[in-house]
Amino acid sequence: MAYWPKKNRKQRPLVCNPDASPYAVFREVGLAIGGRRILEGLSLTLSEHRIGVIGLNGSGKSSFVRLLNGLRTPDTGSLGLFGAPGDQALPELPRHVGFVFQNPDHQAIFPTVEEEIAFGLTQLGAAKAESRARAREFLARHGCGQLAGSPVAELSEGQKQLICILAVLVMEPRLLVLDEPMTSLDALAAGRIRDKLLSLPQKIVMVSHDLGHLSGFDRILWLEDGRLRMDGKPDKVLAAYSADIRRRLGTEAELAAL
Ligand SMILES: Nc1ncnc2c1ncn2[C@@H]1O[C@H](COP(=O)(O)OP(=O)(O)OP(=O)(O)O)[C@@H](O)[C@H]1O
Repeated sequence: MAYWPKKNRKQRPLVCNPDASPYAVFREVGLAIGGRRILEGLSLTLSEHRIGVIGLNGSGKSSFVRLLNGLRTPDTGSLGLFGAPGDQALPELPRHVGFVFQNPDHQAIFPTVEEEIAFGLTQLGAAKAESRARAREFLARHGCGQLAGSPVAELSEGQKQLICILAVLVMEPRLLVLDEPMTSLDALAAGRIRDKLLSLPQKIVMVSHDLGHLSGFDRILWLEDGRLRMDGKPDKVLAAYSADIRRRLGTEAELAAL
């Protein structure tokens, strides 16, 4: 759940342009965690409607997408977000960037679905009763009206993830960042979430190990060892990535046979 600190609403002039295109500009961005280089030399601009991020475990995908909502900040290079320098944009990012985690249990914090959705609206300044009413209306609009009074803890994994996505969407962010949102879902639940995502007007950046979930995306970024290995249209990048995995498996099988 994004948190929009109330004190930031009035105290400083706003610097972000929510309609900026590109919405993110990376110039030689690097990130170190605990003295270890995690991302290095990333130069790219992001403007497409739907961008997928792929790469092997530990390649830096989660760290990369966390730069977009300020959960991580670069330690080298420069990052511009929504037309402003990243450090200045930071306080406004919760308003413009919705972040959905892999595990809904790490995101949902309220007892009921309605409260989970209403929280975002109160963060945006709506009164409590109005937030609850708007939350119910929003849930109904997204085909989840029957879940309003349900305890979040009692939902299926697919329902929980859908509610987490709706809890972010109710705040009307310009950009939705999702870090492997379908990992624990069965094919039907994952398909429903994917269809929902493809129907949204929001810009989307999504990390996925399941390449099938990225069909219909406009652009794919392939990260390897913290660097951009390939960047382009899904047909080219996904084919090259799959071929690379087959090549690695082939090499491993040959070595094992020696
Ligand atoms: N908080 C942290 N402290 C130390 N190292 C970290 C931390 N977060 C990430 N790393 C390291 O950064 C590297 C990249 O991690 P990251 O989670 O960004 O990769 P990923 O591509 O998302 O991996 P996966 O596909 O397994 O989720 C990994 O080697 C990881 O161990």
